[in-house]
Amino acid sequence: MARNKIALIGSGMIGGTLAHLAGLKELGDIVLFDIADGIPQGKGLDIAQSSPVEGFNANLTGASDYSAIEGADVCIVTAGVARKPGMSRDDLLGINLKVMEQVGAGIKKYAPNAFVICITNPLDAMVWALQKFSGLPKNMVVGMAGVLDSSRFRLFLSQEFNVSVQDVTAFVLGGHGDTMVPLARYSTVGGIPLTDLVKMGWVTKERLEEIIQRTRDGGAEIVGLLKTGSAYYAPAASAIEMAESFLKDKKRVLPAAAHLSGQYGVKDMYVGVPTIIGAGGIERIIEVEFNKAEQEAFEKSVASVASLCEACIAIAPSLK
Ligand SMILES: NC(=O)C1=CN([C@@H]2O[C@H](COP(=O)(O)OP(=O)(O)OC[C@H]3O[C@@H](n4cnc5c(N)ncnc54)[C@H](O)[C@@H]3O)[C@@H](O)[C@H]2O)C=CC1
Ligand SMILES: O=C([O-])CC(=O)C(=O)O
Repeated sequence: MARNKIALIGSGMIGGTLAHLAGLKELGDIVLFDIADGIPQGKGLDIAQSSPVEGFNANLTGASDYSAIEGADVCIVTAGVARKPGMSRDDLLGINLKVMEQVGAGIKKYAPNAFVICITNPLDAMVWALQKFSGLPKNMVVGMAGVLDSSRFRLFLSQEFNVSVQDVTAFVLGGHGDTMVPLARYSTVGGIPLTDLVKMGWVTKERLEEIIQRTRDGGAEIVGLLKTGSAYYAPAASAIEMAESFLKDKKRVLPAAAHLSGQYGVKDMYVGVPTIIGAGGIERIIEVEFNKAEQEAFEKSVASVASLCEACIAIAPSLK
């Protein structure tokens, strides 16, 4: 059987890390694409030269012509710009929206059957625009944020409780911005919800709130340290987990920015919700019950994504 083909649209910090991880995991042959000619070719060659040492088999090529992504099974989109200290993700909207228009046209022409994972920020608005620009089925276009935000929450919780990261589960829903919604009730240590751990005296409500706030600020914390750009190792690992679930039909239950057509009372928007990802793309959206406070936090987050979609429509009226 021929290998899968993975197209990485954008070959910057996340794109290069994605290529390395996809190679190490033997997910398929990899095409790196970028408008900065030479970068995708150079990174592809460099990673390919690590394959004899690491012992993986994959063809890695680089290109700055969209025809190279022809027939891709998975496209992971990181094309655009990243924020620097002092900026919010939303400040990237104008410039990255134009990039999504070009990327959408390229995917529509050359990889219409692909499972598309968008990473470019501001995430929920960009994946919404990318689906419209590409015209691909809504279940085949998804945004990566929830796996990353949940992974940050899991790490901080494992450090707090001095337990393995493997025994901590977490769900962070809503938009990938300051209003994201880390759900304590649906996050667990060894299957025990965090709300019960508070009752058991493992952690105070106040300390848990600090950890939740650190999770919300997780991206900004890295931007503040790096100063030249934003996080890339954990974002790449998160998107690879989603791609692998699709390619291997693993049916993982993963939070992702998925198209909502009435679920959670939201219509024609992408927002972070629990999903099942398998060979059919987003195979199911899981509708969990919210209590009053969770519902309010989710609605606030949805409203902030909605205002970003409105800003996109003001720039590109065809998105309406
Ligand atoms: N969804 C999430 O959870 C996360 C999202 N991000 C976002 O991911 C994006 C990429 O981040 P990095 O890889 O660190 O940035 P980067 O600047 O290292 O790479 C972006 C690449 O896109 C390329 N590019 C720009 N315009 C293009 C176009 N029209 N067509 C093709 N390629 C184009 C650039 O040449 C550059 O190589 C940013 O928007 C960042 O904010 C970053 C971390 C997490
Ligand atoms: O913070 C940023 O700009 C990049 C990002 O989305 C993250 O790391 O969560």
